[in-house]
Amino acid sequence: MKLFINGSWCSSSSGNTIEKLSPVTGKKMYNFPAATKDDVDNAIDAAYNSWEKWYSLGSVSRSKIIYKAKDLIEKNRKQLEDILVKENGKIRPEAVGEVDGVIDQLQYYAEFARKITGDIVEGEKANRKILQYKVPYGVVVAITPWNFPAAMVARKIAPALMTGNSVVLKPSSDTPGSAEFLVKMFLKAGIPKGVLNLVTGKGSEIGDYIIAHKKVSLVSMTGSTFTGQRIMEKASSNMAKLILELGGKAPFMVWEDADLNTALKVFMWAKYSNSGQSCIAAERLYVHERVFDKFMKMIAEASRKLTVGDPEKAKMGPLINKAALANMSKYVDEAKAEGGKVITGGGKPKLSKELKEGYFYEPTIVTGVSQESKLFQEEVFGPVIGAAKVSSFDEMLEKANDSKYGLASYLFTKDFKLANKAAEAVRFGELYINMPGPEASQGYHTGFRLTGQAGEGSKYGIAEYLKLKNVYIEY
Ligand SMILES: NC(=O)C1=CN([C@@H]2O[C@H](COP(=O)(O)OP(=O)(O)OC[C@H]3O[C@@H](n4cnc5c(N)ncnc54)[C@H](OP(=O)(O)O)[C@@H]3O)[C@@H](O)[C@H]2O)C=CC1
Ligand SMILES: O=C(O)[C@H](O)CO
Repeated sequence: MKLFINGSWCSSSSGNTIEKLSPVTGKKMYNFPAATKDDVDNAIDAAYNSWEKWYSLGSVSRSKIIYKAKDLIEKNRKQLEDILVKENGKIRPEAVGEVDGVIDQLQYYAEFARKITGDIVEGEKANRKILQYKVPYGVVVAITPWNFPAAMVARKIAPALMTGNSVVLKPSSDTPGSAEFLVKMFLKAGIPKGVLNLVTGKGSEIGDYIIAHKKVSLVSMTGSTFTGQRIMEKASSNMAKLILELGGKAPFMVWEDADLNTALKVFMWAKYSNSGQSCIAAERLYVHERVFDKFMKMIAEASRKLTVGDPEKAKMGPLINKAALANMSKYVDEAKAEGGKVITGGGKPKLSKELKEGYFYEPTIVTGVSQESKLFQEEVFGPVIGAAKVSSFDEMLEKANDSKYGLASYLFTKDFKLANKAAEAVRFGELYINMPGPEASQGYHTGFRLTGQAGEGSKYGIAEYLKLKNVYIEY
């Protein structure tokens, strides 16, 4: 693997590399460059020196490159799917779904050609006007996570490039391969040199330097709240605009009149897709006391039947790394220590010898833990969930809103009035009523509280990459 800086592939200037381990086998896959501060300077300088020319091409020319990259990804999609299965451990159908998401987002953003508008506002006098232009920020740093390592790259670089910004992409050190593949497709599509750059390396080592770089004007990051807060701190030195999509703790609310088969189907997706490693994953389960026992039985049986193992065959793959796997045992052990009852799962599945070292964990449901417990308050980010009974709709909403995060939420009820009451009352960026996610490209993916700030997707998401400039004229 190489860095991509100013139109050329290169190694780190120190020659140092980082090892990538397979989440499926725990064995080494490859080494990739550990960029130095000099490499970061070169990448940011290349982006800084290229964005104005890129902007001057106009939105139609820019969109043609994004369309071309989309076509190339579509033609070579099997390669990207294979990368996702291997480096993320994603099961094949979900890898296919993620590549569909990459293609959909590139299509969606390229369609903004000739649709970026400003305003003309009247001045105090008839011969005065205010021209409000939408202009690019300049250098955008895109910092992406490992859970949807290709879709998150597309969701950041497409709007950034479409609006005339240039990009320095720093992918997760758990999944650099999918970022490299996408950069190769944009290169083949004819992206001018310097407009898109790829820098790999540990965020803990080069992250602060990238964020605080004086030529960086916007940072778009998806990842943990902890890292998002650090980025906020470091970005204050150059006042970079921030788009931060951070932690989630989605409540999954099942009312007494819910269609339990629909709720079951969506639960199995919301809890176990991507092995539960999704910002919109169900992280807390609130079920009306009248249907609690029945629904627990349904989801426990379905969870036990979920095959875990080889991403080419199983219904659920591994967690991303050893630390994530250890986290699952930590949350389950703490819940049991608080008197929680594990009604299914709670350990590593028995797997064949080549998978024994993989980061696999059983689908796990725990009852009998409190609303204040870590299981209900912290982002678990894996196939583990706590379930609690509720006796009133107000209690269910109150518990749902009792979270430091506020990204996605789910509600199952046939009562139109209650559904609208929840739509008004929930303090989450998204509420899915009687349906699964994920968020759509034309939806605005945003959250309350520690979930972050600004957002991605929809016409509001593309506007986040544009600065409004006001020109006063008198004639
Ligand atoms: N909202 C979401 O979709 C996601 C939420 N998460 C949450 O984050 C937790 C930890 O996951 P993890 O991957 O470690 O998330 P991180 O927030 O640590 O990593 C996300 C990205 O930020 C980079 N990064 C790390 N430190 C810095 C820094 N100081 N400055 C700039 N960039 C930095 C990482 O690089 P590097 O990989 O080199 O460290 C990676 O590219 C998960 O368990 C989950 O709770 C994680 C992923 C997605
Ligand atoms: O970041 C994520 O996990 C995605 O937005 C979920 O769809």
